[in-house]
Amino acid sequence: MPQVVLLFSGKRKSGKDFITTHLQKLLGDRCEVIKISQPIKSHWAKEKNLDLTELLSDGDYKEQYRLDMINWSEEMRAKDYGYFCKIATDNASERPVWIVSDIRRKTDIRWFNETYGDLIRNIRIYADEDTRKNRGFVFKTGVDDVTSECDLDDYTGWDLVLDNSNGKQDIEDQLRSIIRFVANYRC
Ligand SMILES: Nc1ncnc2c1ncn2[C@@H]1O[C@H](COP(=O)(O)OP(=O)(O)OP(=O)(O)O)[C@@H](O)[C@H]1O
Repeated sequence: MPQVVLLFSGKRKSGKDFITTHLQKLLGDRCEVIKISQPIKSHWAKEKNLDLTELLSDGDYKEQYRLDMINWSEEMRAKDYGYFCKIATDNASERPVWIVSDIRRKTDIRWFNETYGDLIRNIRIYADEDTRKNRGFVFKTGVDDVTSECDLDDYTGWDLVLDNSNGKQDIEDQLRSIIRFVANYRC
């Protein structure tokens, strides 16, 4: 059982990977990074006999299967909204701090709350649209206007919101405010 579970979410190119990678470097082997999308991709690869490494990278191969994968994962979620959260956490190592780097839906947050209760800290990474565009964001119909990208737009129950726009908080400040959540644990 972890001692604290940090849930990270944010729009595309807001800086989720950037911040969680820095945090992981800081915490070293005291933390485990969990991605809910990992079991989706590995299940899909196994069932369809596809190359998992190719599917996990950002290339054409992933694009080719994206829609099928979305449809299949939506079907699974309709039966059990925590299905992928459960597999991802079942596969995670016993470490004091868990960093879940790709929270996308209210039902993801609901499942983590129901399962880990007080251990949860819910962190939103924000970046303004100009910043996101500078970082490579290009609006894609079917990606940026669907539930997986927009479901948390109107969510307000954050424990911490980080402004990762250009010229706002620097990474050290951001890490300091996250570390406050783990500082109470002896890890
Ligand atoms: N504070 C920052 N300072 C400098 N560069 C940054 C900062 N935040 C993010 N970046 C850069 O912006 C790009 C996008 O960031 P990142 O990949 O972390 O976004 P993301 O939210 O994980 O995006 P996606 O949802 O598309 O995977 C990366 O090249 C990253 O290095």
